[in-house]
Amino acid sequence: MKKIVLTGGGTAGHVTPNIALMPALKKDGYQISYIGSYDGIERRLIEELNVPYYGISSGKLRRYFDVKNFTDPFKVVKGYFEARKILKKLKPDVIFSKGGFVSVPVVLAAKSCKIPAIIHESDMTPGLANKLAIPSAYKICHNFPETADNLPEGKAVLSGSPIRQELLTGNRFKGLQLCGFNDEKPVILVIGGSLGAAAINEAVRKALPVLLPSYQIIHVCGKGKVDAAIKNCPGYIQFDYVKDELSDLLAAADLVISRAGSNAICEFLALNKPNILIPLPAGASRGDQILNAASFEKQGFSYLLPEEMVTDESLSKAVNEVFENRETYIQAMRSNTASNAIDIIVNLCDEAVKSRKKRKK
Ligand SMILES: CC(=O)N[C@H]1[C@@H](OP(=O)(O)OP(=O)(O)OC[C@H]2O[C@@H](n3ccc(=O)[nH]c3=O)[C@H](O)[C@@H]2O)O[C@H](CO)[C@@H](O)[C@@H]1O
Repeated sequence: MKKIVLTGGGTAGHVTPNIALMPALKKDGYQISYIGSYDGIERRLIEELNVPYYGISSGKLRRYFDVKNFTDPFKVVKGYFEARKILKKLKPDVIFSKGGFVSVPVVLAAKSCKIPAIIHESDMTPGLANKLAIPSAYKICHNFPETADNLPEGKAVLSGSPIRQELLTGNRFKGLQLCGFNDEKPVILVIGGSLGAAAINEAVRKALPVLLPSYQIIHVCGKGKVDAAIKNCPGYIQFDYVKDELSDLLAAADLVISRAGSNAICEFLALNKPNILIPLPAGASRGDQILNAASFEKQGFSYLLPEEMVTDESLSKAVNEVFENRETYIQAMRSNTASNAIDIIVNLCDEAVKSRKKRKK
């Protein structure tokens, strides 16, 4: 039996690609375990899949000043020793890391235990966590072709991003039924990234009087961000975070309004969903979503609306424009030949396992 440890967390975007790999890894004979933080979103998402979960101490490494900068490095060092202990006990043949801060000590510990670690970068440029992990990685998978310029030669593998296969088989009717919607008006799905997005939530709610006469709206607004005051508004439904229902909600959607997290946008592309992207601004991040969204706009897959330009008016104008031109967006997305990320990554894991066995002989 081959053994693999998956790691990654902090936001769902560092977990869902790992979940997408699980069925294929199991089919290929891997026994799967997961290392994440004690209390991050990954714990909830993985434990309910009945995959053995090991929590380690995790801290965020920042490039800007924060009082936590004095305590977090100790948490990361603690996480490293905990990860080493877990790896020595589990003895995996290979590690796959989807990134996020919790993954750094795991990849470093894997290197010290001589276990090959494959890491994945889904954004255009590597984040700080992956930058720290790159020197210890066996291979680095990436989603955007442009990312290769920032990766060491010989280690980069263009894989695309693994997408949960169940998202591709949603049922429009079930999605409409779940929302209490009908088939008469087109449906907009608003999804603000795995943590929600306050600016998008506010603009959408303000635009409701203009949008609701023509559209029905599903609003996935993030944990704790449901607005109780507009709970009973016909044609408008809110969810905080959606799990299995997402496939049916996506199937019901004619148009999506979203942040530009790389996994979410690859899912829209795979499903050929016309979309409006409002990337997380550079002040609140390293600006990776702006690059992701610009690339998708350039390829004709998305309509880009910068957050500083979002108002109820600009949003409803964008919705009408994208809806009118939806066929043009759909055609552009259809002509994109996506790589099969799941097969590429599982094969890479096998290659790592074999090369490790050869080295041991
Ligand atoms: C604030 C932040 O740090 N954002 C980053 C984070 O975004 P974030 O975690 O939002 O990542 P993505 O948009 O890439 O992925 C979100 C994932 O969660 C799923 N989902 C979301 C909401 C929901 O209710 N249910 C659900 O299943 C989506 O289908 C998708 O698979 O990781 C991405 C990938 O590295 C980066 O591009 C983003 O910049």
